Amino acid sequence: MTNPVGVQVKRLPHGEGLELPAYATSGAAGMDVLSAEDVTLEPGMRHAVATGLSVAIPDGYEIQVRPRSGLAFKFGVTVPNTPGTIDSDYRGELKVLMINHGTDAFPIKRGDRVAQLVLAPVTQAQWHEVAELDDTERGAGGFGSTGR
Ligand SMILES: O=c1ccn([C@H]2C[C@H](O)[C@@H](COP(=O)(O)OP(=O)(O)OP(=O)(O)O)O2)c(=O)[nH]1
Repeated sequence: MTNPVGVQVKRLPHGEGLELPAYATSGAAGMDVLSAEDVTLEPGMRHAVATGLSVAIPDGYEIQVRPRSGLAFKFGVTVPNTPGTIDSDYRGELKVLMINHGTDAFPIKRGDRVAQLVLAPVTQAQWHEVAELDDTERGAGGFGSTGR
């Protein structure tokens, strides 16, 4: 990928010795991020998995935390708040919220790839309050108004 955007990353003490999140292939959109802890997700259980990392994302960007499709497909283990939002001004530990929708306990070992991080541009909106909105073909139709 040409012109990658620089993102500051700091290893926390419990993140020492772990690889930084990395792109598995040259065209990958997401960097696989590793767990910094051992934890077992029992069926139905949620957990905020430690990564041992904190970041400073440049203004105008966010990091999205997305599931790995293999874990979701094979084990029902996914990210309940996908895409998780890491704000550019957040300096706490980056955590990966995970849930086990499967029927078996799912052990996570320190160093396992639990999710992927996607750096994405953000545009902030500025409200312009008006009394009336313009007419459109759709109007107020939604939630299946065009049929199946
Ligand atoms: O999967 C996630 C989601 C969020 N965060 C961190 C970074 C983010 O910048 C911060 C706040 O996230 P969010 O805005 O989603 O949380 P909230 O529920 O709205 O709480 P807050 O009041 O702290 O904003 O928590 C994570 O580490 N992992």
